[in-house]
Amino acid sequence: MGGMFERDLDIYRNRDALREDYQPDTLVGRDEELERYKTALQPVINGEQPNNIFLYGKTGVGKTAGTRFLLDHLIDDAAQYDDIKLTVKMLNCDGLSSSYQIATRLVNKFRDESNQISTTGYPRSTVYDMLWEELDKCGGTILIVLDEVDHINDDSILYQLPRARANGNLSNAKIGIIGISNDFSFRDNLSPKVKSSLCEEEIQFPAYDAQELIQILRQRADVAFYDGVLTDGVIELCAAYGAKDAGDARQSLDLLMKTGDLARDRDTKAITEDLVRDARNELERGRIREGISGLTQHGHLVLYALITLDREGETPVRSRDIRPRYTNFANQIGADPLVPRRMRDHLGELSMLGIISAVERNEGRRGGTYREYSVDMDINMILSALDETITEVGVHESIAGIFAEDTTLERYT
Ligand SMILES: Nc1ncnc2c1ncn2[C@@H]1O[C@H](COP(=O)(O)OP(=O)(O)OP(=O)(O)O)[C@@H](O)[C@H]1O
Repeated sequence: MGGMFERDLDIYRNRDALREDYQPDTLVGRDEELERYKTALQPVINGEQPNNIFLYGKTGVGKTAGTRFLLDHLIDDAAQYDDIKLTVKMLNCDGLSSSYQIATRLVNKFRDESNQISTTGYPRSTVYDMLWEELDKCGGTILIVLDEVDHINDDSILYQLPRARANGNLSNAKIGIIGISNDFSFRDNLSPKVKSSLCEEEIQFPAYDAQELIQILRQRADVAFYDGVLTDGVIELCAAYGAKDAGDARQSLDLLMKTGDLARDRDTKAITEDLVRDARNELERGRIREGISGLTQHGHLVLYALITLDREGETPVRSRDIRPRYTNFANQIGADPLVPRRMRDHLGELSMLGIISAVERNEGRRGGTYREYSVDMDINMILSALDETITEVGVHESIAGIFAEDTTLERYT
């Protein structure tokens, strides 16, 4: 005792249970979707040609967890039948952008360590031939899970794999593809021939509502925290924030973990709702800072312009009315202002990051649509993330009050 580090025994029984990679024994709040998913997988147990399944839904709604859960059961249950040989290979396509890369990774998944192929240098058709060979050698029923399938830029492999048998490339193996994506436009942009085979069965995972998030958080909290650490309302509050933000289980679990960490840092023995609010603030701050720091200089200028208009009560505002202020700011630091279209791209990016919001409006009866922008986040948080830009451009009078005590900053003129 008395060392620099001491084990803490107050808050967490098993903090890892709040982490993303923890696999709970059962999945809660996803009954309907899992029932459909199970039905789509049923042909495997019947020894039939498997369906190709396409899962889609926003991030953190249990697509991967649900897939792991069902496939674990499927593998166990298939083992009961002598006439079924089931092989499941999961591949995350993040970082793999071409069919070629996917195909080489798949070949290697079927080969042992000593026999791996190089991931570059072969003609594509050679790699495909190797793949058919491996698949046929393996034989039986093979399910290939392509997580984050939208990262693949060309759809050759998505066309070839489901049709390998029909095209005479396979004689033994029965292949089923499970594609997982959180990009809604991916499905719509697939060519019709790929769509019809890859998306034989489509299952959408909707965002979680607060009740479902409560179930998910309770399940993990029971494992993660010592009894009596969480006061009433803490789980409910985390779930309410989660449902309001994106209905994303991962984000809600992160919030609960951040809350637990704060309790630990502050040496308190109980976790209260106040602590949840503090934790949320810190996470938001981090998220905004990260989002903003990833933007280009013009992104910063556009955001700064919008903030000052918001402070003047001018929001929601159209991009053409943001433009003069943005142009001024750009001139102020000697940067060439972007053309309106490019400036609008930045507004689009900012709203995708959730820092600002955009609302579509109709222009009279004959007119087209346009967008109005406003600020969605706590202004002080954004300003603190923009401090470099503000230093360069100068402090605009609309925010001078906020910076009154900070004498290190130049006034914008
Ligand atoms: N119904 C659930 N019950 C218990 N835990 C869940 C449930 N849904 C999601 N989780 C947990 O939330 C986290 C994120 O879920 P998952 O990875 O399945 O999301 P996803 O939909 O695949 O998201 P992404 O598209 O970002 O990969 C994981 O830690 C997972 O265990």
